[in-house]
Amino acid sequence: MVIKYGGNAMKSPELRRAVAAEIAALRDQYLPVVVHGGGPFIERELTARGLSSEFRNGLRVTPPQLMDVVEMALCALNKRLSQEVRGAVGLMGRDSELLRAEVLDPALGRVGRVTGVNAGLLRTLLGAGITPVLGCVAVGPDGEALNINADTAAGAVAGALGEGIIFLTDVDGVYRHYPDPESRAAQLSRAEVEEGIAAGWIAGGMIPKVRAALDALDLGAPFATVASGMTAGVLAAAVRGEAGTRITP
Ligand SMILES: Nc1ncnc2c1ncn2[C@@H]1O[C@H](COP(=O)(O)OP(=O)(O)O)[C@@H](O)[C@H]1O
Ligand SMILES: CC(=O)N[C@@H](CCC(=O)OP(=O)(O)O)C(=O)O
Repeated sequence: MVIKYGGNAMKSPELRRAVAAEIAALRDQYLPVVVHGGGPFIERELTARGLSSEFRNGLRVTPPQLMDVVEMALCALNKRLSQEVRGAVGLMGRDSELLRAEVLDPALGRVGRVTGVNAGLLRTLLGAGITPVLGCVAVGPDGEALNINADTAAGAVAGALGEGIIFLTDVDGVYRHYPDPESRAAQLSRAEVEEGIAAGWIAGGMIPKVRAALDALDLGAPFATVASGMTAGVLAAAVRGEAGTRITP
């Protein structure tokens, strides 16, 4: 299964250690692949350099000089995460063309649209008992880096592997009345997701998550769930359908 680990749910080392232990515990039953983001870590690196960025439709506008900082921040985080998860190997999407992409829209700079996943290499690693931890920087046709939203990257990996996906974030799932956790939807159909986006109750960073979930389901992923990476035992519960919001076709 694919676990998308979002930057907002990895702010403290304690949280990361708890999630890392849960991922390692899954290895007895499942073959986990971790795809991670790291928005807050990118922000910190940009700020330290006196740089800033803007988002359009949830995507960071990434001119080439910002791309260098994004890649550096995500590479450093990738090493930290892969060392925290027992039996993991950290890789970026650029390694062995694990993630191939093309420029999505020149107006967004080095932001990519995924065109291919090296699923063979991921399966080889899984077959050898290794847990791949994958950072969301892809290789473009020119061999240079492209910045991929981590939800999109994770959805593409789940689709390519035909595996289920759990998006770990900083809320318990998709709320019908954000920010009221009591309003968490246990399940949402495609039609409900589209209605939520159109009506505005699914907004901001939740939009790429639900869209990536639907894309993964379209490509054959057996399930796609959004759940909290801040709650103990969440992965096992989400697999059983007892935590988070399951997106259904
Ligand atoms: N309907 C909703 N239910 C829950 N969260 C929502 C909803 N609409 C928007 N959000 C926002 O989406 C955020 C999660 O996305 P994001 O910040 O991109 O997280 P991550 O770093 O894990 O990818 C939540 O913290 C919340 O602010
Ligand atoms: C194109 C684009 O927006 N890329 C994201 C990649 C990181 C990410 O998605 O991190 P989270 O999962 O923590 O949000 C960015 O630059 O922030």
